Amino acid sequence: MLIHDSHCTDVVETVDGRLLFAIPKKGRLYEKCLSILAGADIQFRRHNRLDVCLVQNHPIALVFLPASDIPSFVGKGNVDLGITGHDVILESQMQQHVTEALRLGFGKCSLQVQVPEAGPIKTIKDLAGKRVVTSFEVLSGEYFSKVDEELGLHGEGRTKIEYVGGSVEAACALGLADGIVDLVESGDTMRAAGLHAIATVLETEAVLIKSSVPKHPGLEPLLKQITSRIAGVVAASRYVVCQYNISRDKLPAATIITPGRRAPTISPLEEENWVAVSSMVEKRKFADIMDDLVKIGAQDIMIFNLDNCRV
Ligand SMILES: Nc1ncnc2c1ncn2[C@@H]1O[C@H](COP(=O)(O)OP(=O)(O)OP(=O)(O)O)[C@@H](O)[C@H]1O
Ligand SMILES: O=P(O)(O)OC[C@H]1O[C@H](OP(=O)(O)OP(=O)(O)O)[C@H](O)[C@@H]1O
Repeated sequence: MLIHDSHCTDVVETVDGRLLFAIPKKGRLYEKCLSILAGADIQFRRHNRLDVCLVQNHPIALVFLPASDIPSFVGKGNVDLGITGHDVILESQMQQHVTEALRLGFGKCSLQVQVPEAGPIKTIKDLAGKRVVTSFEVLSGEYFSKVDEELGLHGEGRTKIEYVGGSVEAACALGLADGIVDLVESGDTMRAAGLHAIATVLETEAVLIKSSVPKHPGLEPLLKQITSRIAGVVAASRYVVCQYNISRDKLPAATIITPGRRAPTISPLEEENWVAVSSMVEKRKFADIMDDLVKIGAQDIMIFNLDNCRV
């Protein structure tokens, strides 16, 4: 943690009694975490280069840490709450010590086994026993030890897993590896390196985690409040509100298309036999839902984004 200026001494002294919330200090998850904090109305001003900062409107201190360190800080109870990748938790072997309170719907990617597209290796069986380079040596080690066992590879014949801290995709071209295990989202990095995926080790996304054995039980109500706020922000990004008018006789068909989370809201219109329907629908399905509503005679169909919600 950076101890940098006079503010810092003040900050460290005043974190006592506050809920400590770990946020990735950089990388792929950083910006999204800032949006989550803003959506949950967690207000703070981060002083230049300072990794601990006090929240202005709650007894919370934010701790900006490398994503890979967050599971062990939370698991050991040094901080109460954190955001990191599901992959990072498994790689740091902290799954017994942390509870995944919420999936956050961003940081979605797959940990995949990749080999040169033009090369002779086509399957996991071809790669087994050879050299694999990765930043995920625990997950890759577990994956290939199962493969080795199934194929009866022992001793020197086993797959050799080697750790590198970054630029994993360059390892095959540099002659360091026959295959790699790395994260894939769009696939651009993989394709640019002339690689293709031959197996998926894990699907991952960002998660909100808390310690399985909390050190500060007194902070539990605040922890619940923050979790519920963040759940609201996540739900708001997942759903939209769909509103439309339809004749009453079409309602049974309409409620099958838009059943709502609990039930659709149905309000009578001034025009006889017509109702207005309002229902939350999943954002990724809204266009299909609108098409289906048109087919059964719905009119004035509107979609509204949600800024925030509690569901
Ligand atoms: N391309 C990606 N798309 C979506 N999520 C990703 C992607 N790459 C990484 N992640 C998620 O973000 C986590 C942190 O990865 P990131 O590459 O940002 O690491 P980092 O902490 O910045 O470290 P470094 O910059 O040293 O690699 C990953 O473990 C994974 O959960
Ligand atoms: O499939 P894509 O969309 O190309 O994303 C995959 C890349 O993203 C991550 O790296 P990142 O760019 O975060 O940088 P890093 O290699 O420094 O971790 C990951 O390690 C891959 O290299």
